[in-house]
Amino acid sequence: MQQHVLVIENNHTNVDIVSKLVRKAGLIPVGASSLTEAKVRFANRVPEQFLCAVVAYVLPDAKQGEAIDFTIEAYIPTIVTTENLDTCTRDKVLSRDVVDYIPKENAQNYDYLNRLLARLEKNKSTGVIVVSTHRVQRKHMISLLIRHNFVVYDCLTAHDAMRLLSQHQHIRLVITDNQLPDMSGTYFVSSLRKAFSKEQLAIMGIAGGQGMLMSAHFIKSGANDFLRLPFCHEEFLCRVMQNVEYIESVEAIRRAANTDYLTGLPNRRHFFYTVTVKHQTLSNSHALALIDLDHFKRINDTYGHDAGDSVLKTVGRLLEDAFSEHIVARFGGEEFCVYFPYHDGRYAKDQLDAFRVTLEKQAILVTDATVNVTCSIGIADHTTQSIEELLSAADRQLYCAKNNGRNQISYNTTPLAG
Ligand SMILES: Nc1nc2c(ncn2[C@@H]2O[C@H](COP(=O)(O)OP(=O)(O)OP(=O)(O)O)[C@@H](O)[C@H]2O)c(=O)[nH]1
Repeated sequence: MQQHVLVIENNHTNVDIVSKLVRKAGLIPVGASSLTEAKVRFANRVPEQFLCAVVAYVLPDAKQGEAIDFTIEAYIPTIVTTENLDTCTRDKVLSRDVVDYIPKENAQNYDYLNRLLARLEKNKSTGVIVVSTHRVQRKHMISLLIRHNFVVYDCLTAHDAMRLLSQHQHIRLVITDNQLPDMSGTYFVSSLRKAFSKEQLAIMGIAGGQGMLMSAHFIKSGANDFLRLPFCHEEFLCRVMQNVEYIESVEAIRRAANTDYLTGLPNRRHFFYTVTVKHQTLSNSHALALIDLDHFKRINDTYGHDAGDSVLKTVGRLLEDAFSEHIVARFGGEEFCVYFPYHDGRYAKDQLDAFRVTLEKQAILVTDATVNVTCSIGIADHTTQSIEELLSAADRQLYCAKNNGRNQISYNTTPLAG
C-alpha cells in the first residue's frame, strides 16, 4: 500500500511546496493549512495509512506547536518545519518526540526533507547496530534511530554485533563505542573490516573524553565516520543518514554495473564473475547454453525498436521463470545465456527444448499487435573448467542451429579437442 503523509503547513503555498516533495519521495500527501482542517482530514482516514506528518511549528490556529502535540498523540511520526531557528524554538521542538525538524531556510533544507521522507520508508528494512556498554547513551541513540524507522539492534559486546552481522543481510551501519567488554572499539572496527569493506558496511565510532586522537584512531582503523560525545541530536541523525545513503549509493552503482538495463537480468560481465566464483567448487558436470532469437531484426523493422525491446523483456522474463534455479544472463543484443552449474548437457537440452516450444507458442503483446518469436540454441557441456572454452563450444553449436534452419537446439557431446 502506498503510504500517505499528513502535511500541515501555515499557508496554501507551503502546503503545495511540501506536497510536491512528498510526491517526489513516492508518497501521497494529505494537505491542511490549519490544525482544524488537519483534524478533519485525519478523521476521514485510517491512521495506519500515514507514514508520517510534516507539521509547521506555527499555524494560524496553533501558534505554540499544538499541531505537533496532535500528530504525536495520534502516534504519527512527526517532522517539524519551522521558520525560527532560535535555540528556544529548537528546544521546544526537540522536547517533543519528533522525528526531526527542518528549518525553512533554503533549498538544501527542503532537499533534506525530501531525502528524509524517502528514508522513512526505506529505513523500515535497513538495520543499524548500536554497540555500547553505556546504557543511557545507547538507549538515547536507539530511540533516535527508532524515530527514523530503522531496524535497530541493541548490543553490549563486539561479539554480539559480529553474530548479528552474520545473521542479518540488511545491516548497513554499525555505531560503536571504544570501550567494549571484549575488545576495544578500534580493534572491533579493524576486525570488521576483514569481512566487510567500507562500501559494504558503514561504521561510525563514538567516544568522549578520550582526547582528540580518538577520531583519527577510529578512522585509521577503518571507520567511515566518528562522532564525539556528547553529540548533538541533529548531527547524529544527519551523520547516520549520510553513512547509510553512501552504502546505498555504492550498492545502486554496483547493481547498475552488473545488470542489463532492459531486462534486469545479470549482464555478461556479472555472469562471468558469478560463474567463475561458483565454478571453483563445482564438479565437471555442468552445461552452458546460448540462446539467440531468430530473425529478430525483422521485429524491429516491422514493429519498431520499442516493440523489439518489449520482446526482449518478455523473453528475459520467460527465461528467468523457466531457469530460476540456474544462472541466466543477457549477453547483449538478442542473445541470452543459461548456465547449469550442476547438470550436464542432456538435462539442459530437455529443459531448453521445453522452453523453445513454450516461446514458439507464446504470443507477445507489443504496441498494437502480438508477435511470435523463435530461438536457436547451442549447448556445450564439455568437461572443462574453462568457461571461455565452454562458451566457444556453445557458440559453435549455436552457429550449427542457425545454419540448420533455426528454431532448434544443437548439442554435440563430442569432447573438446586436446
Ligand atoms: N529493439 C532492440 N533491438 C536490438 C537490441 N540490441 C540489438 N538489437 C537488434 O537486434 C538485431 C539483430 O540482428 P541480426 O544480428 O541480424 O540477427 P537476427 O535478425 O536475429 O537474425 P539471426 O540471428 O541470424 O536469426 C539488430 O537489428 C539489432 O539492432 C535492443 O536492445 N533492442
